[in-house]
Amino acid sequence: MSSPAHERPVRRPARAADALRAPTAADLGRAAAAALHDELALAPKPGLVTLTSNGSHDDMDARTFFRSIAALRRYFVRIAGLGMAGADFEALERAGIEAEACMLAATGGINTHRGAIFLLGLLCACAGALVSAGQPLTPTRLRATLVERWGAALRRRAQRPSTLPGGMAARRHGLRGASEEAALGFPAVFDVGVPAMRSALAQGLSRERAQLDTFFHLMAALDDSNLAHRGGLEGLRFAQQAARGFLADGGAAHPLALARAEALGQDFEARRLSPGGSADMLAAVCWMVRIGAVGAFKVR
Ligand SMILES: CC(C)(COP(=O)(O)OP(=O)(O)OC[C@H]1O[C@@H](n2cnc3c(N)ncnc32)[C@H](O[C@H]2O[C@H](COP(=O)(O)OP(=O)(O)OP(=O)(O)O)[C@@H](O)[C@H]2O)[C@@H]1O)[C@@H](O)C(=O)NCCC(=O)NCCS
Ligand SMILES: Nc1ncnc2[nH]cnc12
Repeated sequence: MSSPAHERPVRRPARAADALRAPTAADLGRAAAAALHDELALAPKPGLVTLTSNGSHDDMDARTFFRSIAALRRYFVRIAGLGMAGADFEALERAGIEAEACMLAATGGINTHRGAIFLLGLLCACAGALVSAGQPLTPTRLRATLVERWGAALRRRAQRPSTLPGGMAARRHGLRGASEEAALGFPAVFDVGVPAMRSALAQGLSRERAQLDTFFHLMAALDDSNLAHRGGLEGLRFAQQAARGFLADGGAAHPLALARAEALGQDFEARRLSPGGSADMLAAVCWMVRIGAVGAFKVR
């Protein structure tokens, strides 16, 4: 297997023309798989799986995630193509359900990326629709496309009671689950994650520090149904408060940020907390950086 995308040097377009051409479905889909690697490789990440820690999980590790990402590569390319072709929500949903089956087959039944299949899949479809319309890829246009093209279907979908642990926990506690977030145009991604990434890059933070700061902003704001599922409302509020405290103390720019994030990881693991939804949102923001919709990581 070739080295994961995050270990490969940032590729510059071979020719100036490449930098100007519209992205293909393959470009968009490959960026989604690479963004999932970005998220996995970020460490420390309280409660979550990294290359060196299983976080609060005893049923999955980095290898599980590598297998899942490899199994999802073609799906992200396919769903970007469906967006280019003007597919309706039902076609996207069928592709997403097939992708979930591929993920589960690759992981031995472990749910690594169900939320990412949904979130990043929809965003790839939005990007495909924008490319097809000759529109530039910006966060505002991505969100507008999501709401205009598939918002009504997502709102109808959000009415259906969830059968997932997170979705049921969200409903139990009166929180928004993934479907409702989508119907609102993923406010955490666009109103919190994108501005946080832009601010971190403008401050000159490194790629990893900018990702870490963005992750904590997302965890502070998101009603992450994974946290509610594993720790109830108390666990969700604990995690959100911990994220706010980390940011109030200087966030990822602080010299001791990594040690602080590591210490928080101990607390999260003691409570078996895992902010999987926030991780997916981080991957979505990393994807927007990779497709040039949001700033650019400093080349190391
Ligand atoms: C549309 C679905 C995602 C179902 O929607 P629903 O609202 O029922 O789902 P939720 O349970 O609320 O969320 C599903 C996953 O989405 C991530 N997530 C969590 N909170 C949010 C949020 N507020 N906004 C957006 N996304 C959110 C999260 O996914 C990540 O965590 C999972 C891994 O963590 P883990 O703790 O291991 O999870 P579990 O195994 O469930 O718990 P344990 O047993 O281990 O304790 C992993 O999925 C990450 O991605 C939520 O888990 C979707 O299921 C669906 O219906 N898909 C069909 C296809 C489709 O419609 N596609 C549309 C076009 S692409
Ligand atoms: N790195 C990670 N660890 C645990 N759950 C996740 N869901 C998405 N990314 C994850």
